[in-house]
Amino acid sequence: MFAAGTDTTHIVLKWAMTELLRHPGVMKQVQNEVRGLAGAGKLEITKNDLEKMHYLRAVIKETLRLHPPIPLLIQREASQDVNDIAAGTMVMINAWVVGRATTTWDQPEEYRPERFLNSSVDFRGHDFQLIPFRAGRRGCPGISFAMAANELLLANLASRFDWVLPARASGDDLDMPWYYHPHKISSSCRCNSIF
Ligand code: HEM
Repeated sequence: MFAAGTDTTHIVLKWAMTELLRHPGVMKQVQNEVRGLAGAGKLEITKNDLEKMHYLRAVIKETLRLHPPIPLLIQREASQDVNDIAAGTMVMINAWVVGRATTTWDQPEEYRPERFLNSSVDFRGHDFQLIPFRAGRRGCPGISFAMAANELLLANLASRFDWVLPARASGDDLDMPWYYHPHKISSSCRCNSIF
């Protein structure tokens, strides 16, 4: 329970912070929303404030789409024949690839939280294009806790601090090609098999 709930949650926060540093326009919008809605000078943002913060929620959804903390979910064994899957087969679903499928996402490699603003796509239901928590009966039971923790932490950090990278580096200096352009990585990389 501790492993399922702690690593996953802080990984989302770290990715959200990384993406905000790479996208100053998104960072500005989060800060405007958080600072505007919580009220100037408010020291601590609470759960009640969060309900109004739609852009912040979209930022976390977009982060989960591109950076699911458990990219291959947990493997499951088919208990009966289903379509082409024979009973007894171990099934692994690659949520990382699902979140970047060009068949369901417009410009999937772009970090664009706005895509969730006028969209009903959510990870709680049966929108199978967004499954960082899996879906259905065996999905993650900690979704609400994870979302509350991430929203509260990110809102408080964005409200109280202006973040900058050290030594005047820009977001583009962050070295993360593997996460965006796996095809550019050497074919000797042992991780290529998952793509
Ligand atoms: C962003 C944060 C989190 C993500 C992305 C996440 C994702 C997942 C995923 C993908 C599974 C496996 C579902 C499957 O493949 O069957 C899972 C299972 C689980 N998660 Fe989470 N989780 C998160 C946070 C949490 C938190 C905060 C808790 C508890 C407070 C929690 C408790 C559990 C438990 C107990 C299971 C096992 C459920 C079962 O086997 O039936 N998770 N989670």
